[in-house]
This record gives sequence, structure tokens and C-alpha cells, in this order.
Amino acid sequence: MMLEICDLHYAYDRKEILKGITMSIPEASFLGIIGPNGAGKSTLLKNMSGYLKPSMGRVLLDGVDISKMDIKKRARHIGYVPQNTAIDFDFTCEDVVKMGRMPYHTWFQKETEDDFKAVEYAMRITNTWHMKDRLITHLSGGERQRVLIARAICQQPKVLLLDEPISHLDIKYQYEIMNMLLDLSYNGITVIAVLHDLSIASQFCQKLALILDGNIIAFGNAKEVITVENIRRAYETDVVIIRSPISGMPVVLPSQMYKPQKEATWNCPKG
Ligand SMILES: Nc1ncnc2c1ncn2[C@@H]1O[C@H](COP(=O)(O)OP(=O)(O)OP(=O)(O)O)[C@@H](O)[C@H]1O
Repeated sequence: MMLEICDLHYAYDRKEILKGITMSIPEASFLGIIGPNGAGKSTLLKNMSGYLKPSMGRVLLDGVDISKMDIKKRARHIGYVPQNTAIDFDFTCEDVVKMGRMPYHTWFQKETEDDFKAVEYAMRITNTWHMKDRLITHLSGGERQRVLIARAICQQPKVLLLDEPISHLDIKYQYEIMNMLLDLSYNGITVIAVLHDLSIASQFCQKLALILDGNIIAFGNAKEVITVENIRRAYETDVVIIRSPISGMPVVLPSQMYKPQKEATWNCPKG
């Protein structure tokens, strides 16, 4: 499904955070939202999910204003993985993922064969099936992050929103999850992720939106958005940009490194 953001404004109390965001994200695409801390990325994602209601402007899903949809219908269309979700109850991972099926049920309805299939599929593609009987409270940060992504996938949404989905993952799972999100987009899902790692965003996302102070200051493919000038403007940082020999897309490196006068002496274990 296509998601359109039309002149979106949002204010916490009276402080305006989003200042007129307009963009359209076509069906079956993968958009990365990047920008410095406090720019408004999570606030934008929360407005896209319907969790927050815009102060002005609209979010349209295939032309329908999401604020006018009933909550269950919206949840069948839009999956949202927030940043740092707290789950303090001793649920098994399988139970947590199964919660993604709630939009398809009335409260006391028993699970169907489709529910079990959706849970297993979501857990297998996020590499969490082997942890299904473990308690969510006993997982590492990265394991838990993958289970929460599985919960949103199990919801079978048409649009999947993820707030920093790879922030706790090691390099293997970062690439696995990014590849999986790209694959979901090739299979028709509209994927939108807030990402801090500019090089990873550049390699995997089809389009990037660079947010600064509640505005989009650059939108396009990685070559158009990840430029020395844009990074300097948004992050007040000088970087060097090289091209990946694999994808040809930009990779961001530091432009300066501190050189100590005297090298430290390391006593490394032998072996
Ligand atoms: N519930 C809230 N009440 C008041 N202000 C808030 C609230 N949530 C966020 N803000 C403020 O809104 C601004 C944007 O926050 P937001 O979380 O959207 O930024 P972000 O771009 O996602 O940042 P980060 O990269 O640090 O996660 C920040 O100045 C933040 O302090």
C-alpha cells in the first residue's frame, strides 16, 4: 500500500517538532529515515503509525486518512516496531510474537492454523524460531529486538515501520535484518525504517529522507542524499565518502582522526 504524508505538523505541548513534512512512499519500497538526534524521526514514525495524531496535515494509506480508520483495521495494515519496547512480563518469545495476531481476533478467540503459520514464518525469517520457548525477559538486547521485529511481521502488515531496528544487533544480524526488510519490500510490503548507520542505510534502502529540525532537507537515492555537504549541514560533521566496491553506494568514514603524541603500550595475551 502507498503511504502519503501531506504537510504534516506535530507539536509536543506547544513546541513544534515536525514542521510540514510531505512525501509519498510507494507500495513495495524501502525508505530509510536518517537525521541527527532530536531531529524528529521517531515523532514522524509515530505519526505514520497512527500512535500520534498530527497537529496539522494528514497521513494517507492508499488515499484513506489513517486517523479515520478503526484501530484494528489500522493494525492489520500498519505494523510498528518502536524503539526500546519494554516487556517486563515473563512471556515466552512465541507468545510475544503471537500478540501480533491480535488485530485478526476478538479477545477470547482461539488461534487458527493461519496464526500458527504466521508466527512460525515470522520467527524463522528473523532467526528467532529456536528461541520460541525462552522467556523474553531472559534475552539479550539483540535477541529481543529480533523477536519484536518478528511480532510486527506476524501481524502481516502492508506497511512496516521500524524505529532503529538494528541498533542492538551485531554485524551478522544487522545485514540479515536489512536483507530481510529489503526482501519484504520486494514481496510487496512498504518498509520504512529509522536508521542511524548511514553506510548501512545507503547500501540497503531504495530511498532516503534526511530530516533536520522537523523538515526533510534531502530526499532521494543514497547517492543524492549521502553527500559531504548534506552530512555537514545535518550533523555538523565533516566526513569522507567513498563508494562501496560491491554496490557502488556511498560509505561514510571519519575525515579526521586524533593522533596521540605517544602510542600506548599494550600487553597482549599470547596465544
Ligand atoms: N513525549 C515528548 N514530550 C515532549 N518532547 C518530546 C517528546 N518526545 C520527543 N520529544 C522531543 O521532540 C524532539 C524530537 O524527538 P524524536 O524522538 O522524534 O527525535 P529523533 O530524531 O527520533 O531522535 P533520536 O535520533 O535521538 O532518537 C526532541 O527534541 C525531543 O526531546
